[in-house]
Amino acid sequence: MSKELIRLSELTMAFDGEVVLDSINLVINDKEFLTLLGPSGCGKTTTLRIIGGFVTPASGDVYFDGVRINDVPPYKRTVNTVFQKYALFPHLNVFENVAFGLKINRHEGKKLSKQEISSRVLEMLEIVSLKGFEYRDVSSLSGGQQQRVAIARALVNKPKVLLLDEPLGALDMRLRKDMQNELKRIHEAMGITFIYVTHDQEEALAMSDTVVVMDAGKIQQIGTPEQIYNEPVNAFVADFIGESNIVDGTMISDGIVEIFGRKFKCLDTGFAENAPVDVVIRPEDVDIVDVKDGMLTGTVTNITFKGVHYDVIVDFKGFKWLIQTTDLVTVGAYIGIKIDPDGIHIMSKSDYSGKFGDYSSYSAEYDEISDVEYEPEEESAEEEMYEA
Ligand SMILES: Nc1ncnc2c1ncn2[C@@H]1O[C@H](COP(=O)(O)OP(=O)(O)OP(=O)(O)O)[C@@H](O)[C@H]1O
Repeated sequence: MSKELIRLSELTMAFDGEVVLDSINLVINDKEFLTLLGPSGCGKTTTLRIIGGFVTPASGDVYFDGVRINDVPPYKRTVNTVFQKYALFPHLNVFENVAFGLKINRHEGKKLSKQEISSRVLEMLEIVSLKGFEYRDVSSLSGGQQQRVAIARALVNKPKVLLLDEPLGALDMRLRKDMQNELKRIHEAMGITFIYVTHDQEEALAMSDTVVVMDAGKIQQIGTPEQIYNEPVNAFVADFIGESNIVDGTMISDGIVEIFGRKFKCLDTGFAENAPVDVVIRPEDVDIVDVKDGMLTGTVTNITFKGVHYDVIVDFKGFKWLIQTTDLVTVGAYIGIKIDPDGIHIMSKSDYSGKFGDYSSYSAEYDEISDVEYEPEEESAEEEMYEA
């Protein structure tokens, strides 16, 4: 069973009267790779800095191995940090930069022999795949190599936890991907806890055991990458993790939701009858079909080739559906769309208005015309409801 290492309890932080962390409760297990993920300004770095001891929370507690450490200074915590800017010493070579991590190590409180320093530095350089680079000038290294030196320096005194604040932010896309794999490997090789901060959802999903999605100083969801992607708890998480179509809905009964004036089968939800809900539909769960077979119909307004699929925008009475498909369609085509019940996710109504602005206005616009075009024509409730 996983063992608890760090516990954040009711953490709150404010700067200049502005609340930036609001009742953060989080348990981080020993050896876990946990990522704090969220948009800029949501409080990820502040949370990390509180764990590192660089920021004191306004209220709440930080526990390490069951001991409250609010008042323990950073250098006495068995935690090291890697930042986006590597801050290597340009006048020192790779070996000396990494060895510097040992010199500033005050946890162990003992002086190491030259031989011990050498063997620890070489061990770390091997772990970050920089064996043979000992005597290179750091300025002669690529961005990815420099970041690996910074990681080796942070790991050389064997902290229990490594804090990583957007460490790959300065690297280009290709290098980022390589370094993501490297970091996963280094995490496994070291067998310690990594707490990683990023606003890049792909990066978070690719590397982490646990993802903590934050927004506006609050934790929105904690889960495995699969849980966060497949079972987002609200419209914000669904939209932030991957792309989503988010529409206003009303529960008709368990397993049936009304959107745009039509009834759709959805997964059983347990929401009360008539409850207003957010209905979240992933673009890959929307199929393009013939107009006669469509649950809804609309006009293709935009197509973007994405390599493995096309992003197709379909305008439905002002609501822009995002559809990911390999079907060939053309701009201006009038098409039908179909959604499987298991692609229709029901979530508690939030005031989140989506990446693209206020989506609630789309259904309001639709309501005005719904009586004319979409009122079911004397169908029984059963017929009126679309089957997958
Ligand atoms: N020292 C500070 N003084 C004043 N405001 C601060 C300070 N540090 C952070 N903030 C504010 O707190 C909020 C949260 O900042 P934080 O750096 O934790 O967010 P973040 O999620 O890490 O964002 P980013 O990805 O942009 O770094 C922001 O509004 C930021 O401006």
